[in-house]
Amino acid sequence: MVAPTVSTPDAVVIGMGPAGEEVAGRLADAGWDVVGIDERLVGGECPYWGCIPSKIMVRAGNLVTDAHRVPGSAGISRVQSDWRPVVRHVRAATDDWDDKVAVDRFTTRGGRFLRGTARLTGPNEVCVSGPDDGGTETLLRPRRALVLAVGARPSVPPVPGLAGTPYWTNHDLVEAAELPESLLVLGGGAIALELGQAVQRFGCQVTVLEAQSRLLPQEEPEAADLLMRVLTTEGIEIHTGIEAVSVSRQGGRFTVVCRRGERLSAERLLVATGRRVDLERLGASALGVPADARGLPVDERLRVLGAPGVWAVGDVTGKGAFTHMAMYQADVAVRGILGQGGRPAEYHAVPRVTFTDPEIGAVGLTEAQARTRGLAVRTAVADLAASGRGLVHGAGNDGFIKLVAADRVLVGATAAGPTGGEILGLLTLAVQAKVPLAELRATNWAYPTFHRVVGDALNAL
Ligand SMILES: Cc1cc2nc3c(=O)[nH]c(=O)nc-3n(C[C@H](O)[C@H](O)[C@H](O)COP(=O)(O)OP(=O)(O)OC[C@H]3O[C@@H](n4cnc5c(N)ncnc54)[C@H](O)[C@@H]3O)c2cc1C
Ligand SMILES: NC(=O)c1ccc[n+]([C@@H]2O[C@H](COP(=O)([O-])OP(=O)(O)OC[C@H]3O[C@@H](n4cnc5c(N)ncnc54)[C@H](O)[C@@H]3O)[C@@H](O)[C@H]2O)c1
Repeated sequence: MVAPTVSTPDAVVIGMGPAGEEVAGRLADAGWDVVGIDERLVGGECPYWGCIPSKIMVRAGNLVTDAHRVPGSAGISRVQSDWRPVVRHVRAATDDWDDKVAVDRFTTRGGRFLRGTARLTGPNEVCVSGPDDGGTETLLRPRRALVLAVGARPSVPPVPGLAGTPYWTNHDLVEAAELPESLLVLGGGAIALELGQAVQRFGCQVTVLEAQSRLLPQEEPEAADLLMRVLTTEGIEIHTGIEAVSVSRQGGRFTVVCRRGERLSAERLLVATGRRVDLERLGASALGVPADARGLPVDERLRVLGAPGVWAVGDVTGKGAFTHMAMYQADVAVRGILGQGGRPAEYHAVPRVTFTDPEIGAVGLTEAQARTRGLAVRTAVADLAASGRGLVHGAGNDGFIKLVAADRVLVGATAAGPTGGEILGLLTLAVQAKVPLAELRATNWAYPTFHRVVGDALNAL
């Protein structure tokens, strides 16, 4: 065994996804000696297996569906969908899963990059073992900051038989050169519905199995009802309140047997049952954090509780697994590390968009969450299809605006529709800035836009 190389840079950043890359790059910009470590690709989940490739697939599926909508609205269309251009687009966007550009971007800013797996071996000591370094390890003892940004990984449920099968996660689907003829999806959350709808639109028969009583259980029930209606109309088979009790694979087909006796079968099985933070693998016990914690506990400046000089950012904090959350937290942490002050992290207006068609954009509290907090809640729902813009839009105009108000401000909102994620912008600002309802009601919303339906919902509050 070769003795480890020891290094004492200013800062060490473990995990170079959106959160870590932002922190490491900005500390390097400030002239710090920064070592960024990643065992896979600089950029993390989002550009290579998450947001970007999945949205390329969603956009392609939306194009196919819009082309099908031409008859009855704008003439004749003959659509022959083809997955190959989608695969090419994904490969171009991910550089064929090569991060050279991202690594160069970081080192050009003055950072040092180490490819390898990092583990905490003390409250301020990181041991890195490289993929092909013949057993050599590097020990890093940062002098000014240790930043943990290791993200999360797919959470695979302990269904008997599942572990022994070649099930897919988002990585396998995103990297697949061809689509299967059929796909079972375990889970009815964001990954399941975005990817499931996209591939169904390219001719893959999709079956969704959601354990909870409705799709997107974290969001408003109206969103679940809308997606249930739209997705089943498109031919997706959806089972909710279902419990898989065994998984097997024979003759090139997966079979899932469920508690009530259903047997569902398909060529491939995608596991999309959430993501989990792996603190054991990171060695978080060196910081006094129990390995079974749901995330690294942080204060409003992203400092890990009870661990001076250590920050955590992104999915690993368990505050919302979104790229915009990773970037937001990274900004707060960098300002804290560099002593620049500014506002601490706030979580009352967290936006999220599920990029199905219709898109489900949501911010802040759902009605149920607001009621659980004991707020005196008022809600209103306005229909998008019945609006002037809905009439103009025609096919594909399904959607609604739901507002959740308390104490004369909005505490939450949902914008579902063809541009739900875009309308969400104004609602996010309203919730974030606690804009008085009176001010929102006095606003003149352009006609005929989808966002004007926010005005209808305000009038109905
Ligand atoms: C299919 C899919 C679609 C998504 N779509 C969206 C979307 O549209 N919008 C959105 O906002 N979010 C989306 N997300 C979520 C988004 O990708 C994540 O929230 C975001 O990537 C989190 O960034 P992060 O830096 O915290 O972690 P990650 O991106 O997971 O990066 C963590 C990095 O740490 C590295 N690492 C982990 N452990 C170690 C270790 N011990 N040693 C060295 N390196 C390590 C990993 O290799 C990885 O590169 C999607 C996710 C998925 C899976
Ligand atoms: N557009 C976006 O921003 C976007 C898109 C995809 C993913 N993401 C992020 O990635 C995270 C992971 O996505 P996801 O869809 O895997 O997780 P999710 O938490 O959104 O949904 C997982 C679903 O699986 C269900 N489930 C859990 N165990 C099950 C089982 N054994 N059988 C059937 N269903 C089961 C849950 O009830 C839940 O509805 C998301 O929470 C989100 O933060 C974001």
